Amino acid sequence: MSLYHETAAIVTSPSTHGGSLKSRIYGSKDLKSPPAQVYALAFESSKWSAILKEVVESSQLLQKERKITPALSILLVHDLLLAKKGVALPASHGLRLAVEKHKARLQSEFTRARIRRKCPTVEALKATVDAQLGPAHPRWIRVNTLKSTVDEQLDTTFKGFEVVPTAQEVMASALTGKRVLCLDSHVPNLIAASPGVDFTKTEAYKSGALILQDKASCFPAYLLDPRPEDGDIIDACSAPGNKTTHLAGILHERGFAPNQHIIAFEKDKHRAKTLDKMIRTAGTDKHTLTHPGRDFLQADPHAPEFRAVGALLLDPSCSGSGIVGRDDTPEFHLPSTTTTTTTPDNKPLKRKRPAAPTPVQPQTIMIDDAGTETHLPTPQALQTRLTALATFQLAILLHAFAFPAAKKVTYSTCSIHAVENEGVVFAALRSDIAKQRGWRVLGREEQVRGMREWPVRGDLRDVTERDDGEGDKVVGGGCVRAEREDGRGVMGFFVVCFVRKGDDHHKTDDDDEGPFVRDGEGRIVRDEEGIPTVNRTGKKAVDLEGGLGSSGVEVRFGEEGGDDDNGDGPFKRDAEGRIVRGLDGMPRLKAKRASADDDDDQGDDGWGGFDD
Ligand SMILES: C[S@@+](CC[C@H](N)C(=O)[O-])C[C@H]1O[C@@H](n2cnc3c(N)ncnc32)[C@H](O)[C@@H]1O
Repeated sequence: MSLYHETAAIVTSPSTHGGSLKSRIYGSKDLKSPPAQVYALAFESSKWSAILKEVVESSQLLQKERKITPALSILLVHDLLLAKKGVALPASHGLRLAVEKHKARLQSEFTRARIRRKCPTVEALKATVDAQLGPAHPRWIRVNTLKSTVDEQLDTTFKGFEVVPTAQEVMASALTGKRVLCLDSHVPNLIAASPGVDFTKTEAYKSGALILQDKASCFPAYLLDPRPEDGDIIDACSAPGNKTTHLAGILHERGFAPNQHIIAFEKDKHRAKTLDKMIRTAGTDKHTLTHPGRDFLQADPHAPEFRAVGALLLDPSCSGSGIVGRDDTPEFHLPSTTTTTTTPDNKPLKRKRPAAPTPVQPQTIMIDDAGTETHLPTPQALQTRLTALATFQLAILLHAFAFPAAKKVTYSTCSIHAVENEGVVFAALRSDIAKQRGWRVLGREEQVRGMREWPVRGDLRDVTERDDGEGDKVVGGGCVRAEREDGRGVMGFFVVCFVRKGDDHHKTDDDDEGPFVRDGEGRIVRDEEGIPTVNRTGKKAVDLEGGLGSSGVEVRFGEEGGDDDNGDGPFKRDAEGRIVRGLDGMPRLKAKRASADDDDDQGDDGWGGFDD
């Protein structure tokens, strides 16, 4: 069967058979033609089919060529008039001959259709057709600070791009074909570039200096606001690694603390290989401890390896309902088969062909992490699936709440459904562990600047179990949403940050910089021995020369005002409740064999408190 017959069968198959256009093509075992070619022909022809339907009908192609079906007519006329190489069949093939015979007539009907739409050129008509697909999303590109800088990329990869002030102007460039970009005003090191440009061929992309990542997908790592003093950071559901590498990029700019790591879990071994490749390409492998094939829910929060985990990023599997560009194939319009023609004596004759198959209808599709789509035929089926996902997502969140030294946790999904988002947040806040450990939602006013200024917040309309009090408003304001159709050019997304009581480094703008003196770029300033200086007192954090108790030295552990000294921290204490420290001033961990004067034990597990 030819490419055209196979594609015609796909575009006219009933909508109940197997999900979106892409999944039906890539999931088909019977295709002889390359799936990518079938998809491109089906997608492009669908896009043009409203116009081509007019062309076919007014040229009476179907009446003149009986072996061409309505679906074949759209596909063949598309390639004849719009494909660079014309009809992809041998010159002597019957179908090709049948359509090429009518080229002049088809071409003139196409020109009429263009003029009816007031388009002076085919290019202008193309732009109109593309615009009907909905607003084009910008190409969101994150500059990986481990490998490059925004300035360097503007001078190289983006040389020749015009810098415009807003993402809306970047989206509008889809119609003009201009190459423009804008520097995002919410997420640092993020660029929005013209939609049509393919960056995957650039050296910067191949070397890991540029990472293609939707703006909303950059929110979790930025909102978590990882800092050297946070200790280790867990990324619980990491593949393919966009957020893992983003965490590393932020920490690289701030200066990783000695022995500070990102601990990346990924349950799926196959996807863990993709993660591995991504962190190596991005140059973050030396800062990342990966756990390929390891289930985060099976990790013991009290295990020594997680003792220093101060922050967790949770981006678990979800319905994928916010993802852009997977199930938005335009409708395939078929030309009418009923027409008025004439008998030999010039009397009008009505001819009828069998009714055309029903065009493919949009349907509810759920996309898993691997991109596999499941067709959910009824609202009940959708509800059942969402409830199962929300149960799993809540389990991940409550598990994260149990890590002893954890002070902040972000939870995110690329779902638009409240049951997976605000619903999980309220259920988590009602949990025993949240109440016992004092977990709360980080309010909007406490968030990093870009997230505080992002206007789209939580949507509580579909959350049933809440009391509508002031507290709920704070939670709603703390939740961050992104809407895929609101003109901001982002995917549908949700993120929230939980913090524990006593975690006060988020509280004021002064504290935004953390407890240590930083330079203009936010990096901790250290002396030649690598020792930072405490912001408020101006004293060195630890004086290795002078030893414990020398004047002018302040020994600090954990976050300023944190609750490590309040009874439930991970450190060993003496009979009077004071933290036991070694000669170097570092506190001793509870689970360790060592005593305060057993200096050697500092290196046993590579962590002796927050030494940065
Ligand atoms: C939405 S994707 C994560 C995307 C990733 N954070 C990124 O930005 O590139 C969810 C991932 O979590 C993994 N996953 C699901 N359940 C998990 C679990 N219990 N432990 C570890 N990984 C899990 C899935 O295999 C999938 O790769």
